[in-house]
Amino acid sequence: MGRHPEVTQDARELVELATTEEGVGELLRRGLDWVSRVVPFDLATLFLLKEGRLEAVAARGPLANQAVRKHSLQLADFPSLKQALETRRARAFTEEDHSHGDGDPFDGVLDLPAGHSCMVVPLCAGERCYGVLTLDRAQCETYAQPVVDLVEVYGQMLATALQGAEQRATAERLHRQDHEHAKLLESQLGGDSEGILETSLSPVMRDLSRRARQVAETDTPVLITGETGTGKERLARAIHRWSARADQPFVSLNCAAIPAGLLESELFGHVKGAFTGANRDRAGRFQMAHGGTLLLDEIGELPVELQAKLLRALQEKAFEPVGSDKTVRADVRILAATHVDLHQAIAQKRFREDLFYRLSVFPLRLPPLRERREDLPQLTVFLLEEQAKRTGRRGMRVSASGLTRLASYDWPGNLRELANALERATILTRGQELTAQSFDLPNGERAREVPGSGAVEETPAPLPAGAKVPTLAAVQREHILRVLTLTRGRVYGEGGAAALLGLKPSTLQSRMKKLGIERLEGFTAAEDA
Ligand SMILES: Nc1ncnc2c1ncn2[C@@H]1O[C@H](COP(=O)(O)OP(=O)(O)OP(=O)(O)O)[C@@H](O)[C@H]1O
Repeated sequence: MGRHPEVTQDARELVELATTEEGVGELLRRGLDWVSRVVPFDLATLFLLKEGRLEAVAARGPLANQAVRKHSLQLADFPSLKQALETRRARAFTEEDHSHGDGDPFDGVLDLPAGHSCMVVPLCAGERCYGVLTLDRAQCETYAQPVVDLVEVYGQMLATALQGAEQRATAERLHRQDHEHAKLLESQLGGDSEGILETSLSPVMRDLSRRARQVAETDTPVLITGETGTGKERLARAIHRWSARADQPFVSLNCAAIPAGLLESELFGHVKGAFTGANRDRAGRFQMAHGGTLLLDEIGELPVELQAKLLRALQEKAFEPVGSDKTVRADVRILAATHVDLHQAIAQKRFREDLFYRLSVFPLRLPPLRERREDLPQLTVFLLEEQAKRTGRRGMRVSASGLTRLASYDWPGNLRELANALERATILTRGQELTAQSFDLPNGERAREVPGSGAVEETPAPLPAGAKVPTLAAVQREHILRVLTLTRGRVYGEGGAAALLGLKPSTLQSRMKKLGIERLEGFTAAEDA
């Protein structure tokens, strides 16, 4: 091997090739270059195994021609090739071997002289065998064993590189499918994907949507707070869609989902060699979101060490990828979301105050579902429709008793918990109507006492000392109004307010009159009984 000073360098390159991003074509081309320097041949052919056939994919040497490059053979017809793959050992053959076993693999394609020598090298890595490399010489001199051993190692390296390329191609395909799936879902959801924000019956939600629309038009950072599952990410997407950046990317990063050590590179990217395994330059979320919007979800989980870098990126719209001293500029609108109290995190020195002020120029607090129960009827319609687009179970609806059951629960997991409860109930129900019995919500202390719901009656909390005692009429008025909101103003029929309150409709109407409840604002007196 002393005759080949480039060998070490070539071997090093080949190992590198096995872990980098080269395509299969480049891999094979460089691989054949390398083998031509360590072993003499008149024809080197790479065959890949496809459904029991070996198909030539590349050829090199004075005897290589179009016919060779298009050649393919049935593996079963060539025991010596089969054996090389089964034993995973390279082997040199003589004319003797061919005459006793299989014919020459190139019979009918090339006229190799009688007694020529050849070598078969399996390309196997891990569980897989990808094909074989064959080397042919017109001379009758058999390949020496040390050369065979060396080329065998070469075959293993090449197979490892092929395996890497195959895995990368699979990952890329899955990534593309994922992306297409997300786009499809988005287009199926159409313009309604904000969910009910602007049509909410809750004054708090309507005000929040109005302010969100206003701030969407600017580049001001927005801090969205709210309990888990209240729809923070959905609101962030809505702000992006309502903004002038709508046609640009919306990128999100959940700071709690990525290990702290990887967050800096995820956010700002890295350059090749920045750390072990960084085989190439990689853009971070900031660069990916260039021109668009970046949502930093669970911002409270961002390690303090990274907060200074984020602050600078926000102020100067510039940062350095990990391992690089070159400044990168990115024009990104930042939205941040959190369900933790950042003031407390600041007091505990887990969150920088300057970053907090930078991010919370425009705070938006999403109310928990229990503070907007009046939205339950239209939320269930919306969520069941969304669910139907995914599952195909169309026409599902929640009955009046079902709605009462939903309204009696406090929803600690908010909209996400509601969406899950609806999906679970749909799976367990044969027909199209979800009733109180369809929902397996925990009773316990969160359940409220609702007439006819079967929930355990609890002793109400005592009124605070000195509090003004509301009159019975005021309490009745408020309760009737609440139930009317739930039924969207409907008094009569199953699911109407009278049925829910356990009254005759005429009794309820006269009581409404007495209490000064005429019609419900926001409803078009929807009496469809
Ligand atoms: N305005 C809305 N209308 C209808 N459904 C909504 C709305 N907002 C959120 N949802 C539904 O509620 C669920 C939770 O939404 P999202 O992921 O946006 O909440 P989140 O507050 O970001 O949650 P987390 O705090 O866990 O990150 C999703 O299934 C979403 O479809």
